[in-house]
Amino acid sequence: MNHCIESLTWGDFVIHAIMDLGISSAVPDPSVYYAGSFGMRFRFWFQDPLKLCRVVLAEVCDANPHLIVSGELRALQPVFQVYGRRQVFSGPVVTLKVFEDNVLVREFLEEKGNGRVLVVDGGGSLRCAILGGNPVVQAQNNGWAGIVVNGCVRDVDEINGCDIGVRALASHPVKASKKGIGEKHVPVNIAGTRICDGEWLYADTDGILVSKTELSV
Ligand SMILES: O=C([O-])CC(=O)C(=O)O
Ligand SMILES: [Mg+2]
Repeated sequence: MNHCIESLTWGDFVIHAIMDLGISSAVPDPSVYYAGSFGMRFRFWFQDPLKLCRVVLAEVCDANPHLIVSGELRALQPVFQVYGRRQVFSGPVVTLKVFEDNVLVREFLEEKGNGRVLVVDGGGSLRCAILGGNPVVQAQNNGWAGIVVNGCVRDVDEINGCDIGVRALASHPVKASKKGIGEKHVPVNIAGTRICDGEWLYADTDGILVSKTELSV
């Protein structure tokens, strides 16, 4: 669990200070100007709000209309809420299909993330949360870049304290079942977009793009 101690502005920068109670691998997003630490447990970073607000995905779309026409680059329908401290994240996709069951979600996030993005198709269920605070803290500590959930999350305050990007349809207080049913690494259809294992996902404040291959952004 992370505890945010302070966020304050200094000139053009926003300074955040964090006390890490877990071992966190902080991979700075492009808005991070300088990051440092005192000992094992105290981290701080300066964020440039101009870069934070930079419209990266819009520029990608404008520069690659041919990829959009061919379907190599797809924009997810704007149905997601934004959670987690990283508003800008990207990485190779790992897919998972479940329905109101979160055992496999936790299993994935216990693995080393290596900058990957877990895309969970929860069938769009709004009846329970398939992602909670504990696995998100683990995902942060294991180096996942982000988690996109076609379903609900819970423990929103805890998730919003984590240095990771999370997108989900909504929050819900009820937990999911624990039968361990689901399919790993299968193509999923979420927010009007087919997404396959190994494709690349890019998220910023404008939305989410999926590309067949890594983009040079
Ligand atoms: O227990 C659950 O199913 C979900 C949850 O709140 C957590 O993992 O933190
Ligand atoms: Mg919980």
